[in-house]
Amino acid sequence: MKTDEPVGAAHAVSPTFTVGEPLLTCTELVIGYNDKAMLPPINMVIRRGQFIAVVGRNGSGKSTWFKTLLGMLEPVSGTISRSHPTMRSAYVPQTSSIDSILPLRARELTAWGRLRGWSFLWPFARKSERDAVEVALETAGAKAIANKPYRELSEGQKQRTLLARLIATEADLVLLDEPTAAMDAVAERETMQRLCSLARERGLGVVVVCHDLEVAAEHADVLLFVDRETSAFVVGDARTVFCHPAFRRQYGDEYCHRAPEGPHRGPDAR
Ligand SMILES: Nc1ncnc2c1ncn2[C@@H]1O[C@H](COP(=O)(O)OP(=O)(O)OP(=O)(O)O)[C@@H](O)[C@H]1O
Repeated sequence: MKTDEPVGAAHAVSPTFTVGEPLLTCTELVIGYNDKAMLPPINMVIRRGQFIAVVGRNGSGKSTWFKTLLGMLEPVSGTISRSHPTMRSAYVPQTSSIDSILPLRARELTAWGRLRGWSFLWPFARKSERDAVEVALETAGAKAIANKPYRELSEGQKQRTLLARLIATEADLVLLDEPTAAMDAVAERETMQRLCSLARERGLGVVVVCHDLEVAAEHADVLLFVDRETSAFVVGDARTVFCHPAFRRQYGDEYCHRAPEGPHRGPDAR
């Protein structure tokens, strides 16, 4: 499988896109380490304009699936195909994966999202690049912290900076591993709302690991529940996932009883 680097170089998102167009297709994809399957074969398509929230207990395989999609880990078997060769993906890891001694300001780390080849030597040389970085900072709600050293930021502020860097990449498909884990409740909802907008208005495919089940159900179009114990990989609306026997076994019946009827289209759905 051809792989992209975790955070891709800048490229323009096509100004015209078709919501629902496939971006990435997993066919009989088996993930795991050392040739040992972690979950049953995965068959699913990630589409433009779709906001998918991935839920599941610790150690269930969520990050492993992400790493496999990104080409950082070879699949045990099966295939991952991109809709077109220029399709780019970008990744926000958990903040603990970023070196906290980096001597960079938040603005510079955001600019890294647009680096290509040797451009890291002069990341702010072109006005168009500077503008794109400012837009990314603004969109991520990170403008106020842009001049602060990354290592001095709170964990929630670091997550905003990483979100800005992700937006700066202008990728087609973005994968975020617990991007709101260190945020307060207001910042978490704002961030999920921003990710909704990226999916709807820019036609990105957005996949987010989220441990807050209510926030996930409130914002995502599709939920994906992963569970190693019962070998479950369940994709569907909140009701389908929350009422699945494997989910109920892990989280109890309460979420099923409160799950909204029918497919969910996020907080601003009409
Ligand atoms: N490099 C590795 N080699 C072998 N096993 C690994 C490796 N990295 C992780 N694992 C195991 O794979 C399993 C799934 O880990 P993964 O990080 O995908 O879970 P997760 O669902 O993302 O968990 P969390 O919610 O805690 O982030 C865990 O049991 C973990 O110990």
